[in-house]
Amino acid sequence: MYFPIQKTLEKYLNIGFAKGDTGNDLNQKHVVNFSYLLFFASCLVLLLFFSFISQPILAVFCFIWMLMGGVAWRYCYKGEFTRAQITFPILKSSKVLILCLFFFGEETGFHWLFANIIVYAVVVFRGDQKVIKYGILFSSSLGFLVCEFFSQSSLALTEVGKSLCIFFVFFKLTFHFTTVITLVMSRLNAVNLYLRNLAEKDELTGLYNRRKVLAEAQNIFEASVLNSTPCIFAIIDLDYFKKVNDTYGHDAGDLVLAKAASIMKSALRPQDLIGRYGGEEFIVIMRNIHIEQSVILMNKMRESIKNSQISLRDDTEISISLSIGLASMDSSTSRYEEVLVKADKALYLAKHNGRNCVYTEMDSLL
Ligand SMILES: Nc1nc2c(ncn2[C@@H]2O[C@H](COP(=O)(O)OP(=O)(O)OP(=O)(O)O)[C@@H](O)[C@H]2O)c(=O)[nH]1
Repeated sequence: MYFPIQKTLEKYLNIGFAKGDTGNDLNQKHVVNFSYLLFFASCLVLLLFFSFISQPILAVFCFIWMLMGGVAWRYCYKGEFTRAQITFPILKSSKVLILCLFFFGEETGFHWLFANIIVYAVVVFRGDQKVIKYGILFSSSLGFLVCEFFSQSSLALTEVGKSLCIFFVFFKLTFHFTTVITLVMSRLNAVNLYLRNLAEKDELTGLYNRRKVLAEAQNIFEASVLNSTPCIFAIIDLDYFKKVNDTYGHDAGDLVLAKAASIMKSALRPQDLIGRYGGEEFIVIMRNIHIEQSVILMNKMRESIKNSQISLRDDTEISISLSIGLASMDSSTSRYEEVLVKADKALYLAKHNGRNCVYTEMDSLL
């Protein structure tokens, strides 16, 4: 039951923009769509209410507001967002003003619904729409005062009706405020996640980028020192990668890099971390593993790359290989950079000794 409702709500809130859209004005769009949705629902409730208590003129008014709301909401569909933004407060103000002045009266608190318009204006209008925003803030405040001082008494309502109206206003204000805050917060969270991905992920391979992997290296290194657990760093370099670029083009080189990254990642244990160090170089950080086991793991990764045929866009299949240098931290290591330097030396040996192989820091001491 919950999911269809959520799905439908999301569908209506996302009207007028594509999924995955990351523009700055998305929370404004959500709030505009939500406001129209709520406006539509409240007009419908009032339409039924006025029909029920035989107030045909007010029922017709509600019907007209519903229609106009529907037309204005369509502006979002058609990409005329500014029109939709501006029409909502006009419709809503006219509704609150007319119903308060001529039916509900100020003692039901109906005119407090101007607060919804004020919240809407603050959230929805951008910095370059200051004139419209302050115009709406001013006219809503004025509308509130007019209702407060010039409303007729709500003669048509019984005491119970007045109480119900006060409850309706309270519920609507609370629901509107909390939903707008939730929409803005969830949007901020989504933007935050998006920016964090941009800052931490390498676009081509989808792996962590150099900044993130080195930050993690620092954290993992410190935790290993603190807990006296083993930790191995590997530097991995694709062999003769320049040749791939020179023979098949830079785009093909990009494709090979992305596919190689995905094969490497799938060869690792869940607790291992891999990131792109730069160009065709990668770093792997392995926790709670000894050097002998890490050599086995890295050889498995090397073989899975060697045995994979990578298909290029023109269906040409090529195979590539990796050279890997490994180093572990020990009691004499005080900074993670020292482990990286040792892994780099081991990588140099692997390259020097024919490539497509794994070397450790111990080999470079021989
Ligand atoms: N397509 C593509 N190429 C890149 C990227 N980053 C670095 N390269 C290329 O990677 C190549 C690295 O070349 P070299 O450093 O000579 O290394 P290599 O050809 O792999 O030779 P060895 O490492 O000695 O086996 C250069 O041609 C770079 O232009 C990238 O993001 N995309």
